[in-house]
Amino acid sequence: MTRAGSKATASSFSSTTKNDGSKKSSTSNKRTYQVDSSVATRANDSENQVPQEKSPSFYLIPQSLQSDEQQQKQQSSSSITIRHARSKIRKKLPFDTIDEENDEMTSHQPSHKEKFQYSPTSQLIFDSTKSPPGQKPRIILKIRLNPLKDNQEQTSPTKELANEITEALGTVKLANDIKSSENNKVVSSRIIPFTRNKRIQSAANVPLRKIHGTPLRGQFLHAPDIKINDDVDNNNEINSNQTSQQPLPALCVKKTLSTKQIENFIDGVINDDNDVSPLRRSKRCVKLTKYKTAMNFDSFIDQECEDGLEIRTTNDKGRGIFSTKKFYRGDYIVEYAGDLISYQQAKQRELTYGLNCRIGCYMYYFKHGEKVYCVDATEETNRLGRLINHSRKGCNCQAKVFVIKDQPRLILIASRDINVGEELLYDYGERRKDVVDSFPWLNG
Ligand SMILES: C[S@@+](CC[C@H](N)C(=O)[O-])C[C@H]1O[C@@H](n2cnc3c(N)ncnc32)[C@H](O)[C@@H]1O
Repeated sequence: MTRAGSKATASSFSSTTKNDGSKKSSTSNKRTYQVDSSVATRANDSENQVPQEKSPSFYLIPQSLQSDEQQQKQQSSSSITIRHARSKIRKKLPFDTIDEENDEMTSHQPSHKEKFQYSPTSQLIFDSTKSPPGQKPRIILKIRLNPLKDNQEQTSPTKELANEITEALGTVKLANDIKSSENNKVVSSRIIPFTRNKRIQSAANVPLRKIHGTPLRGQFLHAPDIKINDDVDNNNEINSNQTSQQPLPALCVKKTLSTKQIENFIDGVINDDNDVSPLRRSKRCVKLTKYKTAMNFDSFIDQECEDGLEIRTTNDKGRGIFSTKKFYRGDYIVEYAGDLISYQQAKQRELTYGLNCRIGCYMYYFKHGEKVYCVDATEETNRLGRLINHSRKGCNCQAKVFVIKDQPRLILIASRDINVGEELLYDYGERRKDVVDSFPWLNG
């Protein structure tokens, strides 16, 4: 196994494993609607009856009712007709239509109600008559939970809905602007138009064992897997009055610093390390990116999600991490998990590690706020983030800092679409000439 100090040569890996790319959008020549807006769900694990107004709802905004500007913005996005969506849902989801009212829709007074048996314990309702006061008419897809009979187990309607509606429509990305209710459960979410690279990172990727506890009635299990991409801002206008939206609490990346700035900063504090291998002092820099909107990766991190990854031994880099599923740009990949320590502690540890040339470099320095931290992943664990190798020119991941419970956490997200079988690589950010000269693979 190649460790710090080893020479780099080329490596290649490929796989012919099936690629599970997302579905393409589709349109029809009927009236066009943009799938947009809010999902409100409830969180109550004991009662059987869910108040109607708190049931999860998906809003489809007729495109013809959007302003020209909005329409222009969304022209590149996929769009669907509501009829088309309905028929797709009918075909794809295990619904039995139980009631159908006026099927006529007009632009300004849409009036349509259609109910589907969604599961033994819930119904899905298309309701275009509901429109928040002062807002443009919307089509609402609503889940209504039926009273549970004795011993009847509530399947998680929201999770199913999110998964299956996304599947069925193919054109939507379920984004969220999740708002916590008093008891800290998720109560709202949104759908925004699907465009390339903007999609839901499906809950299907998260094995059930990683979802803690038994699914409870009304629990928004899907929340961990829904994220907002940067472009969600474009849709805020549409949604802003829908619910009192709050940013996701877990994530806040506040600063935009250039790599150079971070390098300079870290240089300033680590240049006195003369007695350890230069690579060990590698200042892998996290390019802090200002997110226009928060991304909900906290649950991936909490659940230690490492789905779609496997370790393989490479020819020249020791172990590496390879994808076993398709990742899309912006997807959460894995946490660079290890001990979060201060710069001073890291320096102490480096001195110890430096004595043993067989210990590789797994120290990841980054600046957060005014402090330099280090995630030390030197200890062998079963976490995969620590095994991701470097590539400057061919990287497909990027490190990001997220703050969870006041603690900065390092995660890697896909910087482009990644196919099954690709090695995951990110740029360690080491640019110092002496170090790069000693370890030419840093240039690769
Ligand atoms: C964080 S570890 C990555 C996992 C490591 N390959 C292992 O087997 O444990 C960093 C070490 O991997 C090796 N490495 C990473 N990227 C490399 C590359 N592009 N070429 C050669 N070696 C690399 C170096 O030895 C480096 O010190």
